[in-house]
Amino acid sequence: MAAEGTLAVHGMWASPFSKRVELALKVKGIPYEYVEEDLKNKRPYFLSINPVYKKIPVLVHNGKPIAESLIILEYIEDTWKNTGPKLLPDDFYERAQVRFWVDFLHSKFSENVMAAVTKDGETREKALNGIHEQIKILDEGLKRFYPNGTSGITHENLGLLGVVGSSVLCPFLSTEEALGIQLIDPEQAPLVHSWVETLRGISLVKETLPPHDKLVQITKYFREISLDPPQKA
Ligand SMILES: N[C@@H](CCC(=O)N[C@@H](CS)C(=O)NCC(=O)O)C(=O)O
Repeated sequence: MAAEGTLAVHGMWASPFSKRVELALKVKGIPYEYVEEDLKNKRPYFLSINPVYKKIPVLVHNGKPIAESLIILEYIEDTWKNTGPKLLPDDFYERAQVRFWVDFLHSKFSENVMAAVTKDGETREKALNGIHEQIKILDEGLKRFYPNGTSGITHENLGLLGVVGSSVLCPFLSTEEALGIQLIDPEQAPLVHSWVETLRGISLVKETLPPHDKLVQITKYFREISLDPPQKA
């Protein structure tokens, strides 16, 4: 490790936000300790390392906490610049492009995915339409990064885009199975579809993602406890 000391990821097993931090550390080959936090019963130490948002993930490096997944990823790249594969390109314009699409992946999907996990058909339909729209936009956006397709992607050239893309899109398979819906249509978004297939095949991604069956189970559970659709008068 270039920057010596202790390193701990405080996360939650199903969270795409903590999974992307773990994946970035694994890609770079940086050893870390993983600490599962109980978000229903937050302990004083956890509240002391993220007193503002009180959310996972938090990375604690040599006793110093860093919160917010995208800020943590940048910290990892800055701190271990010369360790393992680079997560960002050298060219400043290319970096800005990667950051733009990382932010898109980070900010555009979680609300709609959460809204899709409901018994209310109308809410689910609206959320699904939103997801399909964003996937189509992403399909266009990815063309500049993968002009020759996605088959050459490995953990070595995964980059920040692949790390965040894996954390957001790979668990869609579990959501699709749990809810009996299709989030990524291979005809409407062929590049996103092949990107996700390729990402899923990378060993480090596979070993980092939440277990599929457990995710299917918890998604079904969330759907069951979601509010019943409003009764028509
Ligand atoms: N913007 C944050 C989002 C993190 C987040 O939403 N974490 C959730 C778990 S998936 C959390 O800690 N929730 C606990 C709470 O809101 O009390 C990031 O990117 O790190």
